[in-house]
Amino acid sequence: MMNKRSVIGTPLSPSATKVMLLGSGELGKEVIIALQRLGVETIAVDRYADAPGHQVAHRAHVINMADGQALRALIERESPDIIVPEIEAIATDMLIEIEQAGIATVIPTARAAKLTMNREGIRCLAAETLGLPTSPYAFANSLDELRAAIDGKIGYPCIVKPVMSSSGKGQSRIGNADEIEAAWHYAASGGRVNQGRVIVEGVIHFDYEITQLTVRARGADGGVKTHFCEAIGHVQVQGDYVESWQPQGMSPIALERAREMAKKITDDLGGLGVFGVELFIKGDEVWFSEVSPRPHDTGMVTMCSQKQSEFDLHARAILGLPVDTLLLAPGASAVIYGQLEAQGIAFSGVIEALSVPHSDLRLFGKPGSFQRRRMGVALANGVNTDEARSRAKLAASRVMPVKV
Ligand SMILES: Nc1ncnc2c1ncn2[C@@H]1O[C@H](COP(=O)(O)OP(=O)(O)OP(=O)(O)O)[C@@H](O)[C@H]1O
Ligand SMILES: NCC(=O)N[C@@H]1O[C@H](COP(=O)([O-])[O-])[C@@H](O)[C@H]1O
Ligand SMILES: [Mg+2]
Repeated sequence: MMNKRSVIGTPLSPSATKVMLLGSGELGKEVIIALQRLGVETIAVDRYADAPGHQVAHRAHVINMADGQALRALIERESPDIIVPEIEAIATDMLIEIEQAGIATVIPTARAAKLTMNREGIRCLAAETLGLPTSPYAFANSLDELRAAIDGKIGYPCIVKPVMSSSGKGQSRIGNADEIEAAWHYAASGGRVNQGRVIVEGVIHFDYEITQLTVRARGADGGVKTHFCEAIGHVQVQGDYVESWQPQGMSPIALERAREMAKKITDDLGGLGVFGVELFIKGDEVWFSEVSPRPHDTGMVTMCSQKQSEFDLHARAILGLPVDTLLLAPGASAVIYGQLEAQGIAFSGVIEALSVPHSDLRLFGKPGSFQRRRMGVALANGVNTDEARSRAKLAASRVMPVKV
């Protein structure tokens, strides 16, 4: 019998190479498309029907991915070769069992999925075990503990976040003691899984922030090698990215430190695939913020700026194939929000948006829209990132969500 991991089979046949995505939003959708192009059989899983990735995969399933038993039953039924966590809120203890039992390979590893699902796991690893510089931080289980942590250690301004959340959900920046109670309640309601536990971080007054996309992939000799993409700069509003661009200019020392930190944390997490290492930069100083063991939302810009997008890179790396992080041209992305609350909305202004020179569009096809739900992204190239950014923003501003 052939070693199944060294070949790619035919989808929907006994030889198929099967990959299951746990989470099938806009990022998973693009990973699935990249895998499909390589002849991989794809299985998309999410918490609701008709998620973006469901619409392009060979099969789609709706389950509560935080329910370990339901997750295991589906994995046993589908028997994927590779499992790709695409969101944080998954029963990661079950992924550890699946990995230990040799049922499937978890990307990058089940331990990485578990550590990064919870801000406490990854922050303690980065700051305490690996000694990476981070913002000052403390954890709290109650409003009183939160007050004590801020008064005794962190000070103002500070940022309160649920330990389990992403895209800024449940996150508030506070400037004085009167705002603590509202931040506590907002965190408790905004987490993807309500843990009743928060992290409070001192604010880093950075010049700019970046995502250092880092790829662990096999080289020709079979060994794992680390590859870096050009730095991605981005702007966040209420903890959610609204604009990103590549490359972000950095001082040589800051770039070297950023990559050293990215290497240290991704070496520890291990496995194969793309990681989005989030870093804050001030002059030559660099702080580690967090890391996604998967493609990053700010990395959507690579769909227009790189030869292989972060999704192509993830697909190749997890299959054990070689990768190329070459930048082709300066690029930018700008987010299109739902802006209205309705099911099955339409988008007007697409002709006008795509009339912007060197622009492109991704509409994710999410079945339901709400004010701050990310529904699409405009992409654009330019002679430099300033030009790319203004084109991407112009294209995004021309797309208007409408009720039909
Ligand atoms: N300690 C901090 N100092 C300064 N800015 C911060 C700090 N923590 C968070 N921010 C700002 O808020 C943004 C979102 O924070 P963070 O990445 O922790 O949230 P998240 O919910 O995990 O978002 P995502 O899932 O999109 O990465 C950061 O990119 C940064 O702009
Ligand atoms: N910062 C993480 C991130 O951007 N994740 C992306 O957003 C989707 C959830 O969107 P939704 O909340 O609109 O369903 C996730 O499935 C993933 O693709
Ligand atoms: Mg982040």
